[in-house]
Amino acid sequence: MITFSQLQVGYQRQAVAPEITLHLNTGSMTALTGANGSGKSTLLKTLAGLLPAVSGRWAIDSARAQIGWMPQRAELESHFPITVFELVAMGCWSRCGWFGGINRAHRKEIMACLEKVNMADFAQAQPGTLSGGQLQRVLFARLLMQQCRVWLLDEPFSGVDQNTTSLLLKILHQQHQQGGTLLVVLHDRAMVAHDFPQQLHLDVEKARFRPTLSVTASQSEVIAC
Ligand SMILES: Nc1ncnc2c1ncn2[C@@H]1O[C@H](COP(=O)(O)OP(=O)(O)OP(=O)(O)O)[C@@H](O)[C@H]1O
Repeated sequence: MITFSQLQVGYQRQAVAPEITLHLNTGSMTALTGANGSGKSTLLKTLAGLLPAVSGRWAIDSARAQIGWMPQRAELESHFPITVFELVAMGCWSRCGWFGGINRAHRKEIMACLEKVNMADFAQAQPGTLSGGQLQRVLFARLLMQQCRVWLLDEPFSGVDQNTTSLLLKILHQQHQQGGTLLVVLHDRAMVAHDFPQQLHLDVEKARFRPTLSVTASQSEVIAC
């Protein structure tokens, strides 16, 4: 479960999003929506442990190593001199240490994750030579390798074509079916309504109201606010 208690997120003690008090159940799949600048990325970075809260509290009932965070594409550095295989191998550092601890079973697992996103043929390529959609598939392979229970994903489908979006969405649904907790920043309303059982909406215009968590798709009932 992810719990927010009067949480305000921001920078240098200045809040950039409305106060949040609610909880997301373990195994829930939530779209995090809101206008540009409403604080979605800041909220994910806070949950990922990269920023301190401005005020209030949050808690995730998973160990730090069980939380997988994928930043927006613009924040990624893809020009490190490593291969795609090594990038995906980074996903298992908490289980096997850095590269020295990777055994044959881990190598098989890394290749299986790359196959799952149709990127096995690119194992020896440099991430900097991949297209945006190919790099996104590789980052999903790394996420699978991490075996995290909580996924915090920041606009994972931005700039990604329909085929890759379908493939990556399938992986999200599988993770959800296996009991994972997902919080995913999205701007695509149709996808939110069709693929995400619930939506957490940050509304900067209504900062004095609490952000709402609502059921999407067939129901419109507000279940917590
Ligand atoms: N490092 C930073 N220092 C200070 N302010 C920042 C920093 N990064 C972002 N901000 C500000 O925080 C606010 C929220 O930014 P954030 O990136 O969380 O919004 P967002 O909802 O993810 O937007 P988008 O949909 O455009 O990605 C914005 O006003 C932004 O200018």
